[in-house]
Amino acid sequence: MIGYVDTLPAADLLSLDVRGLHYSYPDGHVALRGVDLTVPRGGRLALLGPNGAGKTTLVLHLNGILAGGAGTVTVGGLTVDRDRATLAEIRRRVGIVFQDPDDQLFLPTVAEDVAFGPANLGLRGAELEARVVEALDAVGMTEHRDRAPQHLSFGQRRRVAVATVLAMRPEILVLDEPSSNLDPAARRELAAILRRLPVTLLMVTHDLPYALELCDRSVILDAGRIVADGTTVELLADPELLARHRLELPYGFDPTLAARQLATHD
Ligand SMILES: Nc1ncnc2c1ncn2[C@@H]1O[C@H](COP(=O)(O)OP(=O)(O)OP(=O)(O)O)[C@@H](O)[C@H]1O
Repeated sequence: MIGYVDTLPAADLLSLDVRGLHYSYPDGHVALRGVDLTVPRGGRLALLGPNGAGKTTLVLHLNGILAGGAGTVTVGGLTVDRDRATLAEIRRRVGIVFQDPDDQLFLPTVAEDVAFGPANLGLRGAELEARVVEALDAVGMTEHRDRAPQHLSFGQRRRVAVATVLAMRPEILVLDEPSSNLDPAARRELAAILRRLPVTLLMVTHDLPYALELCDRSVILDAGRIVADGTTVELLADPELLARHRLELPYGFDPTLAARQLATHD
């Protein structure tokens, strides 16, 4: 298995630390109203919340795509700011998989798309090839390496999008709605892949059972504020909390029972 986390200094106990983050879009719309969030190294956190809560806005701050509001974002001890060298290192450490894989795939073959990021870091030859092999292996797409991304199924393209990010050996993997538009088998297979990855994981999702399956902790963001932070099972087992923030479990889904079943399968 890939030893991403082993390459980092042991002193960085907090992978991700967001303090007092406040952000208004240029049209004046206030999207984040003082967000505090920490994820320890190797932690797995689901970011839940209704449409328009500010989840994507928060994610876009984690590698400096959005900046300029108040507050701080620290990644593995590095503060996200506009300094170009720092930003390049932050973008290597924080890999974001966007909801639409087609936003991340643009080269003629899968292997070229996966090689693109590490090649930009200056890797060449055997070292670059090793990154491609390792990332495709991690997502089970090795046999498709010479295919055109646009000929793959949606679920396969999402896996390749994950591989393009893994090839950078990120410390933190951020996934924006990873289970959306996947059929049940692809959703389950992606969960199995994500569970094995030795990274700090932050997952934005409306799929509450997926949050329970992959993240021991969750926060709920609503109207730009964190309104709940706890174990995923305790948040999902609170129907009033869920209803207040427009979150819904699938009909008949019992989070406490599901958590028990997941624990026995680990
Ligand atoms: N470029 C923009 N300019 C102005 N307002 C924006 C912009 N992008 C997002 N917003 C607003 O910021 C708020 C937060 O949006 P954001 O996309 O972060 O929410 P979200 O929680 O990710 O929602 P969803 O679950 O629908 O993806 C929303 O009210 C949205 O209308």
